Amino acid sequence: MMRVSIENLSFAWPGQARPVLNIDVFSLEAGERVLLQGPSGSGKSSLLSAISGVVDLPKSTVKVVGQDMGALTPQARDRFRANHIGMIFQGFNLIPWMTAEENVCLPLKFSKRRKAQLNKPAEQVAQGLMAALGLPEPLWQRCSSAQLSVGQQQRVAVARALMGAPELILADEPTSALDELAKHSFLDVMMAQVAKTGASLLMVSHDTTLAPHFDRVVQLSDINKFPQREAE
Ligand SMILES: Nc1ncnc2c1ncn2[C@@H]1O[C@H](COP(=O)(O)OP(=O)(O)OP(=O)(O)O)[C@@H](O)[C@H]1O
Repeated sequence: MMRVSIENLSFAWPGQARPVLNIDVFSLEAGERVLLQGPSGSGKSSLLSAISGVVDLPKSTVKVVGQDMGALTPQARDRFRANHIGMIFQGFNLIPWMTAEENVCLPLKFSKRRKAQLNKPAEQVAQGLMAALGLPEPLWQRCSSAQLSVGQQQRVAVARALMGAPELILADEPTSALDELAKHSFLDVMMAQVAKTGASLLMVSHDTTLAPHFDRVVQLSDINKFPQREAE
């Protein structure tokens, strides 16, 4: 089954005269890792919002793990997202007063399904993920997340997205604050963990040097029709 399947997606943000997204078809297979590229403002983050169901798409078909997102009420969509999608946001969205470990365990509070996937106590799973992603042990419980460096916050955000093995990971520019060497080693450990859970990954980045880490690179302009005219 496709993890993401899009047909006839048309989406405009409120107040926009023309859709930012006009996509006939796009899909993501189970376990597939796709890098989504395109110029600033071309709609990459908007596409992640459309797939995750945080915006209404009345005339479009967006299926995630076979579920038509448009057929769900907004509340049911929130539950579905918590159960099946791990999100890594541009600014990470960690809860600043929680420890790294508490942040990583957070999805379990919103998803019984992800909690049920664990074969060990939640703290042990969280610690295993943080260790695998290279977050030093003294930082797991000691600090509030606001005291972590950007690179350390990135690792917490990835561990949180992977917790409880959701089928789909959506990541928005997670490597933008890392230097050349750090971003490749970070992606190596992130990909190893993604492969371990069998998740599919759709990651947005401007950085063309990241392509070798992925199964496929998609230029948004190749699948998205017309919106460039709006920006001209
Ligand atoms: N929450 C929002 N409300 C209204 N308009 C938005 C919102 N998010 C994005 N847009 C608009 O949609 C268009 C595409 O923005 P989007 O953030 O999807 O592009 P992007 O390709 O991810 O850009 P970047 O690479 O700079 O992050 C822009 O014109 C932007 O102003």
